[in-house]
Amino acid sequence: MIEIHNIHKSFGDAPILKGVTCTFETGKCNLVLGGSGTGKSVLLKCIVGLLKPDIGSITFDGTVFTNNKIEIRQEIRKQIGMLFQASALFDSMNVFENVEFPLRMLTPDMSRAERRDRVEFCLKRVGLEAAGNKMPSELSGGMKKRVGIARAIAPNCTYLFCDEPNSGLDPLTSIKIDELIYEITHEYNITTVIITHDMNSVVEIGDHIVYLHKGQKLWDGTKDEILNAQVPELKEFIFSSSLVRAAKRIEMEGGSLEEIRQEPSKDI
Ligand SMILES: Nc1ncnc2c1ncn2[C@@H]1O[C@H](COP(=O)(O)OP(=O)(O)OP(=O)(O)O)[C@@H](O)[C@H]1O
Repeated sequence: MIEIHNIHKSFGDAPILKGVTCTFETGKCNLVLGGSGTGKSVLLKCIVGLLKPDIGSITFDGTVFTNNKIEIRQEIRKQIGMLFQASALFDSMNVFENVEFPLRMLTPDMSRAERRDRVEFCLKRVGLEAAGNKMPSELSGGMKKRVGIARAIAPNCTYLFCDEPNSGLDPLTSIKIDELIYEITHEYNITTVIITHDMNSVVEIGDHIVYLHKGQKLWDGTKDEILNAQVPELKEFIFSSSLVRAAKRIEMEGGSLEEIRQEPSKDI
């Protein structure tokens, strides 16, 4: 579990995070939801140590991260896997080498054969066992995300942070990537934190959702609770999403999204 307590962060005289307190649960997909500019990425950077909060504390499974000794912070960092928004693969390395990279950095004692086994295992887990020799330029957006996920979990991460994993993907590929992150989280009991403003992800994989608005946490709960949340800003956010607008329109016309999903596709 990751515990965030009273985090404040300002840039100059602009306050961005204004006392955020929340927890991210073990073995669950924890979503940080909110509109543009609400401080989601700043919060994520504070948690992984890329930014230093002005006030507040962050604890990983009982060990304080903020302002702790460098060795303790480094130990926690080694347990963190990151999936970046644009995948951030190394263009000069093939898929195998990209996934192997964190193992070379973090586990220098691992033999070459052990590294190869681990990379092959991770590539298989994300469905890319045949892509090891490909270069990033030869991959689709969805495949790049899969490589990013394999690279993040290669060192057996305890915590996985995903910054807008669906950005730049079509809706079907987005669902597949969400499902993969969800399965991996539950399979390996990882504490996963996903930054998103995608309501599709909320309804598909939102085990625990933290809603941020203007640098403050206004609500948290599960995907089953969110539609009944009595927070005006969150309601406005939910009902402005294209998914919910489409469902409302279909309902007004006497149908349901689930019925449409079940219909066999028609030849055109
Ligand atoms: N290093 C920085 N220096 C100054 N201002 C910053 C810095 N990083 C972020 N900000 C500001 O903090 C605010 C919140 O940014 P953040 O990137 O966290 O938003 P977000 O909620 O992730 O939005 P989006 O969904 O659009 O990515 C923005 O106004 C941004 O300009």
